[in-house]
Amino acid sequence: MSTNQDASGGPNVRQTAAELATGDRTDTLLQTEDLRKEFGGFTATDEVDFSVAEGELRCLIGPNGAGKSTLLNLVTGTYDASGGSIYYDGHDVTDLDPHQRVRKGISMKFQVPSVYGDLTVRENARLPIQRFADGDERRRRVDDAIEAAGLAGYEHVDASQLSHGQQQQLEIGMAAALEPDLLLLDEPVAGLDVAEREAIAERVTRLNEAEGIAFVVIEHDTEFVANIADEVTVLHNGEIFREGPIEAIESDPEVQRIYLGGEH
Ligand SMILES: Nc1ncnc2c1ncn2[C@@H]1O[C@H](COP(=O)(O)OP(=O)(O)OP(=O)(O)O)[C@@H](O)[C@H]1O
Repeated sequence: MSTNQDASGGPNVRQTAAELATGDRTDTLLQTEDLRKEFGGFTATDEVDFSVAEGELRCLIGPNGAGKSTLLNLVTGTYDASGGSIYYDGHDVTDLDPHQRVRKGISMKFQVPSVYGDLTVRENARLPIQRFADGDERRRRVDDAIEAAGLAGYEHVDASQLSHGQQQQLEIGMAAALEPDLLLLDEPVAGLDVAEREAIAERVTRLNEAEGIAFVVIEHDTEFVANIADEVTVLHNGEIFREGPIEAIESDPEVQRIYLGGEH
């Protein structure tokens, strides 16, 4: 069983599947129910009830192998669920293909940068929306993507000439160009220095506050988490271990034991 608790001590209000299935617009954007993924005989996520509100910025933390990437890959449809359901904006999306989920507003930036080094920043920024927009609309969205990436002035620079941090910024801009309601980021500041981390934090908070995009960010760096997150979910052994504000999570002795300065 999941030991899902609210570390703030307050009620953990969730909507039922029936409420979500009505299709009424609610302030819950994403909800998983009893979500499970097995690889062979190994259970990577189990009975996960994970929810994200509209416009929320939530971080996902936990030890290596806790199931964080698996959970995001289930939400995007990269992995098929072995059991349970995924509701997005009030609709059951469990059986939708990844591209159908993108059209519904779910976008993801993966851990490894996947920009094309021999294309310019502008050419890269155009790639994700090629099939979705043309003419003036495409130009506007490419401009917005470059602005969202914080790379104005770098339009005609080959991506291979950018720093690793700038490449991550470009990818966030490219994911934002799809104009998602939910953007999933898998370790966006791994391997970056302090200044680069701050640049990414600025991009993420700006998109969250100015565009209202909800985020789920997998991150090990608790300073970065504290800098950007409203709420934190801790995964452990494929289950939700704790949820709550970062201050409550950081001071929780059980979280410290399994993760912060502990086994991790
Ligand atoms: N495609 C796969 N095939 C087999 N096992 C997998 C696969 N993907 C993940 N796993 C296993 O599922 C478990 C959870 O992996 P996952 O990558 O989701 O963890 P994580 O919390 O993201 O870890 P990390 O912080 O190290 O990235 C691990 O034991 C991993 O080996």
